[in-house]
Amino acid sequence: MKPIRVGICGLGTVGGGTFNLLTGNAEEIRRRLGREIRVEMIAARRTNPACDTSGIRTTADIFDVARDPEVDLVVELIGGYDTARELVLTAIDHGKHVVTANKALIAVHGNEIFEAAAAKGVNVAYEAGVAGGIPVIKAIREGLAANRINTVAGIINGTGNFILSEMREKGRDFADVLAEAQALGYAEADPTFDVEGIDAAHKLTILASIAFGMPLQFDKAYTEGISEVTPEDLKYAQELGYRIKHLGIARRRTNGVELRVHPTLIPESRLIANVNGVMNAVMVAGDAVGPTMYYGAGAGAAPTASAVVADIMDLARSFEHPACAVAALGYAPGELQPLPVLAVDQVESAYYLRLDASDKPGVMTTITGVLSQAGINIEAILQKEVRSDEQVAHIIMLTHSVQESQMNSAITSLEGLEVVTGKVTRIRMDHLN
Ligand SMILES: NC(=O)C1=CN([C@@H]2O[C@H](COP(=O)(O)OP(=O)(O)OC[C@H]3O[C@@H](n4cnc5c(N)ncnc54)[C@H](O)[C@@H]3O)[C@@H](O)[C@H]2O)C=CC1
Ligand SMILES: N[C@@H](CC=O)C(=O)O
Ligand code: NA
Repeated sequence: MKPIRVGICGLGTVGGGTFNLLTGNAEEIRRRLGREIRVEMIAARRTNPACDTSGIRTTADIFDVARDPEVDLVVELIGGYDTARELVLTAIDHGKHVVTANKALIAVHGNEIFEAAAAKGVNVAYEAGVAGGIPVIKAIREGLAANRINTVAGIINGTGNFILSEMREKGRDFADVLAEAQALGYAEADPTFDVEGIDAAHKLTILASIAFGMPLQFDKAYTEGISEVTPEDLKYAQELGYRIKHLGIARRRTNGVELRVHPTLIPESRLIANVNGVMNAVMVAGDAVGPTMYYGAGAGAAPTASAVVADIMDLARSFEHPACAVAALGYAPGELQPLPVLAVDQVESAYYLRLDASDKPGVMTTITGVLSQAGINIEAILQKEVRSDEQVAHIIMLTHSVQESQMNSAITSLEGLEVVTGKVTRIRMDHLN
């Protein structure tokens, strides 16, 4: 059989990892696939010192790869929205299959890209885009295909999880850990995508679409980052038997779908609470299978390359039998349903609240009275003296589940109290049932 001829665009962390894996494990890959995968061409702005590309055609122009008649499959690893979109659409237009690790591209332009690919009879694969090396796209689209999926939730940003883990375990500074994540090649080109939850929202958008069979709706996802999570919150949560993780949660409800990314308190007994460092974990619950869990490295050159190369192999198999390829979002053409995404104030959850209050008699009664008047039950209270000279205490409360709109008005009332100083910190809780 003729080799599959691959063109790689972008030779950074993931591009370099992909090239090295394709060459380093070439024999293992050939034995599994029954044919060779050959790197036909590389487009890069600069050489990658970790890669020996001698003897391979190179160009500085990524569009050369998309148009080259000797390339069967284009691997897009440049990142970003606009140029990547143009590159992928050009490749499709030239009849090439595409593999990408670019979740931003898929979450925002995926509907258009998949339509163009279907019209041209080619496939676009993106396993590396969600939870790096964990084959979670394959698990949901294929392994769980018999299920009606109700929940997908997990840690889907390695950089953010690395930061929160290092802050909690070693007391390290946020900025210092982020700089290390960047040096290790985990972070996005713009790291605010990691710390503000945009990257996780891209991934959650994709997960929700393949889990529930709905078009990609990134603009409807609720996104909150980890930059406001303090060392105190990590410590108090732990004292109360919880961990704070940056979670993406997509849940089917009777009136629509929840699609939200935010810091979340999880009981420390849950598996996800114990996923640390750059590792990711995704829980998927289906009606037949029940809860399932997928764990592995969410970022980094080799783990991400593992998913890119598996996608190349999958698409290579479909060259012979195009009709057997799994649909891009896992549902047959015309079968996606436009499920409404619920506004975050319609979502119900329990809360962790932290506020600064005067350390005087009767203050606790005033504060709990406000919550009780708003119909919010308290599950646990912790009081920590922080500034004895000024008689200010941190009051930490865990509440029962309430609708977010109800909690918003209670927080406004709390912030209006004379005994409360500054803003109330609120972190949602989830038991991941
Ligand atoms: N780093 C990671 O752990 C993971 C990254 N990804 C995704 O993989 C993609 C690539 O990410 P990284 O490899 O980390 O980024 P990177 O910044 O290390 O590599 C991107 C490379 O593409 C090159 N490039 C960009 N635009 C170009 C153009 N117009 N022409 C030629 N070369 C161009 C850059 O010079 C750079 O070498 C992104 O979409 C990212 O979100 C996905 C999963 C994990
Ligand atoms: N920046 C991302 C890379 C993988 O998707 C992350 O940290 O998870
Ligand atoms: Na993956």
